[in-house]
Amino acid sequence: MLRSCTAGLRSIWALRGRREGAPRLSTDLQPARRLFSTEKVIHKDWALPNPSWSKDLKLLFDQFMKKCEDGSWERLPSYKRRSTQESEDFTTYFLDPKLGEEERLSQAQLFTRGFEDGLGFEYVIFKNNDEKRTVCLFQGGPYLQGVPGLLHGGAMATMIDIALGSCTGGAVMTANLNINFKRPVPLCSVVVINSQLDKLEGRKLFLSCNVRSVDEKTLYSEATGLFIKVDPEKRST
Ligand SMILES: CCCCCCCCCC(=O)SCCNC(=O)CCNC(=O)[C@H](O)C(C)(C)COP(=O)(O)OP(=O)(O)OC[C@H]1O[C@@H](n2cnc3c(N)ncnc32)[C@H](O)[C@@H]1OP(=O)(O)O
Repeated sequence: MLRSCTAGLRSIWALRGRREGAPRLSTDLQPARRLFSTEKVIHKDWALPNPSWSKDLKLLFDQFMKKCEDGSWERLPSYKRRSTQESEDFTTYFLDPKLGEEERLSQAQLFTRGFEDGLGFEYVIFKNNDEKRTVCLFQGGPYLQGVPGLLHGGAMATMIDIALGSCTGGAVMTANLNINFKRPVPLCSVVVINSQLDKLEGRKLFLSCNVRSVDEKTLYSEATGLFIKVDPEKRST
């Protein structure tokens, strides 16, 4: 497993610097130019195959894209930044304009999308709106190592949070996340996170998920989450 991971790394590094959308920023660039270059990266949809994707990930991706053809499933695009509307929902709730937060956050981006192709979080989420569930296909790269050769539990928790959050829609915050790690996940392997909305109670959304191997034989983790819809009348700061 580690050997194939090393081979994967070699091809990943060979690709560095020439993949589409890779930021090629140098410190001598003027701020305006720097912002312009970054824009291209921000608007790229990262939930699409790239050369670092394993055979397993590509195969599952193709299977789910087929399911999208009749409209029962949809692939969720993934950007480094949230849409303007989504950002506004959170900004008005959490940020104090007096503190100059807007300027500080101009470079902010979703940290799961901050790695070079294949080194960190490679994932795509498919949603079935009628069944209120999502399937997240996740390949955790070599920079997400915890115990040697294994995926860090925090990286798994991050993906679980995102997978559960993808079942909610709208502006929500994670209030509680409870994870049982049952088996360690091999680094660079592909796992499938099946998430569902179990109950909606006012602003509270109760969700659950399981994380399995591609052949479904190994149950890696089970988790539940409580997400709260942000109350526009409230400010948290
Ligand atoms: C497709 C891509 C998707 C991307 C998804 C990305 C997911 C990323 C999500 C995150 O990482 S969010 C960051 C981590 N979470 C936080 O920082 C949240 C910090 N906590 C808060 O900001 C507030 O506590 C929170 C917004 C969650 C709730 O505050 P509110 O003032 O809006 O709610 P309130 O305290 O009035 O509670 C509302 C209800 O929820 C219940 N509640 C709140 N927190 C709870 C909790 N922790 N456990 C159990 N119940 C809880 C509370 O008892 C109450 O129940 P009732 O309506 O029945 O009275």
